[in-house]
Formats: sequence, C-alpha cells, structure tokens
Amino acid sequence: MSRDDPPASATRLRSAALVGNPNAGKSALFNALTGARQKIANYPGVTVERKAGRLALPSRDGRGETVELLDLPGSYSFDAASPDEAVTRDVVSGEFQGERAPDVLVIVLDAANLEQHLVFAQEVLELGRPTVVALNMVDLAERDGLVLDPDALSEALGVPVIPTVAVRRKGLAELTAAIAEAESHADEELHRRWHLTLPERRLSAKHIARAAILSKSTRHTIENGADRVLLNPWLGPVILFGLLFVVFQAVFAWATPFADALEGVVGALSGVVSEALPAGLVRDFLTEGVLAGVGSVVVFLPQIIILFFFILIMEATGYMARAAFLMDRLMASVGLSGRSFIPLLSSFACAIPGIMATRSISDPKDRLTTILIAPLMTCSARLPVYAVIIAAFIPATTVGPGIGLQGLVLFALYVAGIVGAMVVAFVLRFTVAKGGASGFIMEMPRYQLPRIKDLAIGLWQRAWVFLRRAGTIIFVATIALWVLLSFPRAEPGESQLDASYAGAVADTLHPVLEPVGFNREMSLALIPALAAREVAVTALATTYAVDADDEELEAQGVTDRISALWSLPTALAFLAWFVFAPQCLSTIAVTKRETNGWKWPIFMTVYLFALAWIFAGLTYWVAVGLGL
Ligand SMILES: Nc1nc2c(ncn2[C@@H]2O[C@H](COP(=O)(O)OP(=O)(O)OP(=O)(O)O)[C@@H](O)[C@H]2O)c(=O)[nH]1
Ligand SMILES: [Mg+2]
Repeated sequence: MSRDDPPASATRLRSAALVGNPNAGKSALFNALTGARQKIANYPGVTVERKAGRLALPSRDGRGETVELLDLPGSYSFDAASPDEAVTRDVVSGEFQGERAPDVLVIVLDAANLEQHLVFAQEVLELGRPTVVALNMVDLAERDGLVLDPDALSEALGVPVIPTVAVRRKGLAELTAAIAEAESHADEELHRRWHLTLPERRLSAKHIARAAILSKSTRHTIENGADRVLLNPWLGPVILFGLLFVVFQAVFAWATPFADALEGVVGALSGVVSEALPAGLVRDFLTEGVLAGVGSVVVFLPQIIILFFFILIMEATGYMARAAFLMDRLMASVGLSGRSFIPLLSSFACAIPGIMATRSISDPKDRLTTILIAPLMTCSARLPVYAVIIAAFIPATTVGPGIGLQGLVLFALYVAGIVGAMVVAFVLRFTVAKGGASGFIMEMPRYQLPRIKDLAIGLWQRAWVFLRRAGTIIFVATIALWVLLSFPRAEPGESQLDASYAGAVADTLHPVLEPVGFNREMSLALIPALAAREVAVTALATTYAVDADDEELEAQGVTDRISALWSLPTALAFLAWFVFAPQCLSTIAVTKRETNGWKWPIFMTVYLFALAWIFAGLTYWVAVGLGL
C-alpha cells in the first residue's frame, strides 16, 4: 500500500496510529501521550472506535510539530472478522471515511505475550510503511521473570523498538522521538518485505520472540494457582456469584449513611428556600421541581459510586475477563458466546456503551442478539428507581448473618434482568436471529493490582456522568413535568394533579396500565422517564410535592410518600416494569445506529414493553392473590 501524497519533508508528519492486539495497552499509551481519558480496562475489546488526540513531537530544528495520534480498536489480523477490527483495517489502509492513511504506524506489543502479539505485528510490517514498535508492559514481563532484548527485536523486525510502560509513563519521550524520526528511515529497506502466510507468520513469531527473550524464569505459579480456583468449573461460578452478592449488599449497606446525609442536605436546603421566599410559583419551582425532583435522584450518588467501585476493581484486576470465561458455558447454552459477556457487562453501567461494545463480536447474528438483550441488563439509571422503591417497601432487616433483605431484593432484581435476557436470547436464536453458536477464544489478561489513581479517575468520571445527567436531561425532563403539573392552577378544593395538563395526559395512559396495578402518578412518571429512567423517581417526587396540599406533606421525601400511598403489590409491579421496560430513548437511538435501520429498534421497543407489561401484571396479580 502506498501513500498517494508523501509529505514534503521528513519531519512533517501528520498522523500516527496505534495498532496492535487487543489489551496491549494502546489506549493506555494514547492517554499517556495525548492526555486523553480514553477508557482502559484489563480485558480485550475495550476500544471499538477510532479516537484521535494531539501529540507534540520534539523539535529537531526548532520547529516543534503536533501530530494527530489515533487510538484504534485492538485487532488480530487485517482479515477483519468483527466490525471493530474493520475500523482498524480501514484506518490503516486509508479507506476510513475518506481519511488519509496514517503517516506512521505505532505497533504496540505486550512484552509478556510477545510471540502471540508478533503475529499481527508482522502483518502490519508487511505493509512496508514507516513503523515504530512500542514494546509495552515491560514491567509485567519483568514481573513474570522475562528479560527482553529490544535491540535484538529491532534487528529482527527492521524497525525501532522502544520499551515502554504506558501506565507509569515510561519510555514516552523515546517513543515520541522515534515517531518523529520514523519517516526519515522508512523507505529503503521496508518496501522489500515479502508476504507470509498465517502459519509462516506464526512460526516466524516464535523464532523472533525466542531470539528477543534473553532469559526466562517461571514465575507463573501464583497466577496459575489463582486461575485454578477462580476458573474451576464448579468453584468459579460460586465465587463469582458470591462476589456479586457482596457487591449488592454493599450498595445498600455502605451507601445508607452517605445517602441519608445527602437527603438531609436536600431537606435542609428546601427548608431554607421555603423560609426565605414568599409562597408562590418561584418557591414552588425551587422546592417542588428542583429540590424535591432533581434532589431525589442526586441522593443516589453514593450507591452509584459503590457499584462502580466494585466494577472498576474487577475490570482492572483482570477478573472480569475470567468472569466472561466462566459465563461462556452458560452463554453457549442460550446460543451466545462468551464474547457477548463483555458488552453485556458494560450494559450494567449503561446499555449505550454496551451496545457499541458489541462491535467486537464477529458473528452478525450473535451481535444482533446481544444488542437486543443489552437493555435487559440493569443499567445504573435503574438503581435510583429500584433503591427508592426498596427503601420504601422493603424493611431494612437482615435475613441471615450479614445478609440484608434490601440488598437481597436488589440482587434479585439484577438476576431477574439477567435471566430474562438469557431466555430472550434463547428464543431469538431459534427465531429471528437463527444461527449456530460461534466459538469463543479470549486470551486471559494477567492479574494486576488496580492503581489507585486509575480507580479514582474512573469513579470521578462515573460520578460526573451521573451528576451531569442530573443537571441536564433529568433536570429538563423534571422541570418540564413540573410545568405541566402546575398549570392550569387548581380551583380551591380541587387537586392540582386533577386540574393540570399532566393530569390529563396521565388519564389517557392510565387505562393501559391500571390492569397491572399502576396508579395514575406512576403512569404519568413513565412518560418523562423515557428521557432517562431516573426521571421516574424525580417525576414521582415532583408530582407528590406539587399535589401535597399542606406544608407538612410537602416536606416528606418521596420515599415516605410512596410507602404511605402505594400498596405492596403496586410497588412490586413497578419494580418488575423497570426490569424490562425500554425506558430510554437514547438506547433506542443507538440501536438504530448500530443495526442501520428502524427494524430492530422497533422490534426491541415492542418486545420490551410487552414483557414489561406482562411481568408487571403477573407480579401484581400474584401479589394481590397472595394477599400481600
Ligand atoms: N502493568 C502495566 N499495565 C499496563 C501497561 N499498559 C497498559 N496496561 C494495562 O493493560 C490493560 C489494557 O490496556 P488498554 O490500554 O485498555 O489496552 P488496549 O490495547 O487499548 O486494548 P483494546 O482497546 O481492547 O484493544 C489496562 O488494564 C491497563 O491499565 C503497562 O505498560 N504496564
Ligand atoms: Mg483500547
């Protein structure tokens, strides 16, 4: 492949791209070099898109140059099997959306998995383009007792090899310098590369790796021991299940004091506003709309942080990839592969990145099925909804040593989503997405201790995402609802909800939802909650605040109001609804984008609403039948 437009001078680079196997540390290098905050995690398939950043190269002649650095999805070969690998192939070959091919390729190798990573590296080198190799993760190689010889590797590959430790910012200056120099000594020898077949590349990778490894001591024992336990077919799932159980216990047990404190702050603010402002629309707007509404969801920040604390630790240590491996058998039994596990796991944060992460699935039917069930994984936006209902109806008692009932119910709701997803996948694989299950190969990342700084940044990003949602989409949806609830003003003696526009809207939707036990306020809350699920909570809070006819009622939190006004079967039906309902327009939009059309998003919306209605109904009718 040749560049159609060679740069005028050797130092005038325009772009460089990071390429290599998944989990080699490309995004970690990219972040270190450009100051970006791309997601990195200890499992393959994290990056699924092309991302660009700016890298300042050292100036040789006083003219420093800034180049565009590209982070790409990990790839095993240019014979792209999955949509994310296709991105890498297209960017490298200059076929990506009319963009020029990058001027320099930076191959990122995992020093501790040299032989494996050299297979694709050779394919990249065969392009004969200006190339630099970052021999990354040399710290892990050392930990494993490997002593490497970068010069020998450089000799064998015919390009500069720079040892790096992306996460400790080691070797960055040398790497940048090598990128700056790359074009000047590319041309002569490189174009003469011959092309190997895959088996030849494998064989040669073995030879090159052997020559570059100076000494090797086997220190894999601890890791192997850990894997024998954690990946044991019987013990492994038990440990995984136990771990998740602890996570959900912690979400309630640890968060409660913080959530209570935040609730106190919101209550106190509301008191201050009521004192300071005269009765009227402005005061109502602030107390009913902003504080009762948006405040009611912000108090769940501690829960969200605790949940992500565990998720980030499991990701960083390398345990998540083991979990995927453990789940492979279960997934295979419903016609999916363990490949789907990571996208589904991401969907616990939010279905949108989850659906995007399906790009690493090569089989189109597998991928479609995964997209369609991703919304059934309990995203973090459901957490406030679940938490508020659980707090209102489930007593904070223990059902065994250290096992809180509230955490148990939360766990059960997550499990319900997973079981629902598996059943749906099974059905889809025999109907609309028919096809055989594809095999699953995933390399196990090494165990690593999570770095405190990465963890802190990850948690901060999560908290920020949540607060930004609260300040934007949740705020807007809640305020819009407050306006619809507040006008027209009620006559004396009439309830404000009955008089309002929102009341009229609720009356049209309510007949559909009444059979499954929903009251009018719940029906109403579902509409703005399409913008974001958390809005169900803010909407209920605002509705009850607007409708409260005296100050004392208004001062009560949403939890107290619903526990006083709803029956237990109604509350349980609401929980069941949220396990299934596609209460999120953005998810539907991203499904349209990823499936290139309206067919599947519509299918998804219809089947999820149908399930939500049926399961809310079943829950309600059974609960009423049991006399709850
Ligand atoms: N110890 C150590 N860990 C590293 C190094 N570079 C990256 N990591 C870790 O390796 C894991 C994978 O890094 P990523 O940057 O996400 O890998 P990637 O190549 O972008 O992976 P994909 O996006 O899946 O292709 C993360 O847990 C990083 O923290 C390194 O030099 N040393
Ligand atoms: Mg990446």
